[in-house]
Amino acid sequence: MAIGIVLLSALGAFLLYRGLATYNGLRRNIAEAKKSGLPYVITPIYVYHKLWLATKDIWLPLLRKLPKSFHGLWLTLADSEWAYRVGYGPFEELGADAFLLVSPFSLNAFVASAEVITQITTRRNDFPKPLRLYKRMDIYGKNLLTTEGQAWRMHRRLTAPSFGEKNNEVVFKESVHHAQALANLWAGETGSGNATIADPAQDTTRFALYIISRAGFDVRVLWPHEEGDDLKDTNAQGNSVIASSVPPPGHKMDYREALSSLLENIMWSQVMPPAWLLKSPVKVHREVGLAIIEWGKYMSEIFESKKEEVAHGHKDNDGMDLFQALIRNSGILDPKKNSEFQKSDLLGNAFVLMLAGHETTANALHYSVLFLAMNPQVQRHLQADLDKAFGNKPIQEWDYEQDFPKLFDGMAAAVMNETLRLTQPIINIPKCTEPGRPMSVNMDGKEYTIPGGTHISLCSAVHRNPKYWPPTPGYTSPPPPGRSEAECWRPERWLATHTTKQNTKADAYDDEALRGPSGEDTSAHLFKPVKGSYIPFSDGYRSCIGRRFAQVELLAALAVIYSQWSIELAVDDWASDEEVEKMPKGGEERKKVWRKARDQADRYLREKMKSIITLQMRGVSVPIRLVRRGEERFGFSGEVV
Ligand code: HEM
Repeated sequence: MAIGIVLLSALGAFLLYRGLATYNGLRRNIAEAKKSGLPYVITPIYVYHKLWLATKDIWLPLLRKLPKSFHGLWLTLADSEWAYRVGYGPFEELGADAFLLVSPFSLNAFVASAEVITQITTRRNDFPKPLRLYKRMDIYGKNLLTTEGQAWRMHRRLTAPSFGEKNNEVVFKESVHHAQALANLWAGETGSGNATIADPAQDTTRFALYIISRAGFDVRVLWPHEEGDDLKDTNAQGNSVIASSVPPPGHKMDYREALSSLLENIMWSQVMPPAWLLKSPVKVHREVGLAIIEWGKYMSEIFESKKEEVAHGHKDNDGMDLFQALIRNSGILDPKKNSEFQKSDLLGNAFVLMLAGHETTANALHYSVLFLAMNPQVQRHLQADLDKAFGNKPIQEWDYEQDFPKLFDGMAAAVMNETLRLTQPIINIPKCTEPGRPMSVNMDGKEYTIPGGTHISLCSAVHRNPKYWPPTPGYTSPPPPGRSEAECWRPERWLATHTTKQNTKADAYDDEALRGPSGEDTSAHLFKPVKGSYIPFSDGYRSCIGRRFAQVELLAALAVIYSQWSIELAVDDWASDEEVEKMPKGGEERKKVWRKARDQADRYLREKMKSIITLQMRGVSVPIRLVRRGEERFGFSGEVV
């Protein structure tokens, strides 16, 4: 009895203490928000807390059932994916392009102002990255993504030179090869296409993994339908490691399996170390534990063989893959140099390049394919543009130096840019202010103060801010009901030659070696967005080092696929092939069936996207069909269906 009373009193005291601490936290944060001059929204929830992120899908539907008088902007913002779902709406409601979300436990700033974004991305020391978010990316060693300040400069100087034109050439060549393999896979066993591909995302992920494996590490992964083929015709060169579905001696998993299992389940490495994962009763834990060890072993073996190549000045693949360039740049092989790097730095960066380089690009290809299937008239425009660029030039003769600039200036780039605008893989690019170091920013001629200890999101809503994304010149059809012009996928906006008058000047880097990829976000011949208003690759110092890599990969893939094929939405859920055949081409009946597939794809793209590291369609898929050009079942000769 006495123990019960003591325990209850202790619990009561604890709850009182927590209650007071929460109340004081809220009061303090509201006072900070008031001082900032920015509009703010009060919420009881710490929206980026791990526990909330893991369980929000349970709570949100319940909270939405609360009486309407409890609803408000706080409830919209409680969904960590709101920036994708409602875009610019909250900024519009608050009448400002930046605001604070205030909870008893945190201060979050959301920014959709190009002007403020540019200040944040160029003031690297004032607005660092919140490193605690990136801890799990350190499994093989510290790296470019998980460091700040001096350590980050060191990693950036190590990795940046690898992303040169030599590597871009490999990316182009490999993307052309693998895009053909992807199209062959989609064309089915008969090679004639018109078979339903249930989950295209799976295949675009493979595609991106194979490119980064080869251009990053000189590992040629075989597609299932390539296994057993004579490899003489492929680009695999003398020293390339060929990875098939049979694990080599000393391995328990094949390379492909190790890599995909590791990347798909990376979040478990945050929860416990590999040794514990291996002993867990949960199968997926054991798999990822093994995958971490296996991929580490593969990387170690590749490291040793690359070391040999670099040491002996091997000519076959001189400096063309990222990993070999990393080893060379590190000076680790030169005993006279006393290199500041260790093997773990190289493996850490190798892993992060793999991680950052595949899912983002795979998503961008997947969504480009879906948007093009939903907009056959744009697909026809793209194909006409590709015909003009390549004429009858055989694909085997396509060349990075000659052909990439044509793609970067044309409709393929417009499709890529517009897809990345609406489905930016990282919907909130995280930055922060250090505790106790408030930072001032200017917006529309006024100064504001972002409090110290604020988590800042460079919000993808900036991509839907009507200030920067005006109606497309010459485009007459209005947006669908309930959507603004900026929310519509219209690649044509990039072909408009008007340039925004505002600040478009490039960043000045205090150390050119930190710049990384050559080239710009978009071609000088296309629409040039206001600086800070287009940030799929982030901007400034910590912008994506693989930007050009990704652009080359995506444009080559789009060109290979669409120069030969069309991709349509599969309508199997609404009509069989025989039924479609009986419907007159271009007739209302066929259009109706297609519109059902289009509406479902549109709904999935709006409602079924979730962000775990990157924004992906989860739990559902949009089936497609590859069909020969001229044999389309829907959207013939560019008609609007
Ligand atoms: C469409 C494709 C891609 C998109 C949209 C994209 C986007 C981004 C974004 C937004 C960031 C900043 C992340 C942050 O600040 O938290 C970033 C950083 C980075 N990306 Fe990419 N990325 C893409 C492809 C690639 C590729 C292909 C590679 C490598 C081969 C790569 C490697 C990296 C690395 C290493 C960083 C960290 C840079 C640093 O902090 O200095 N990315 N990327």
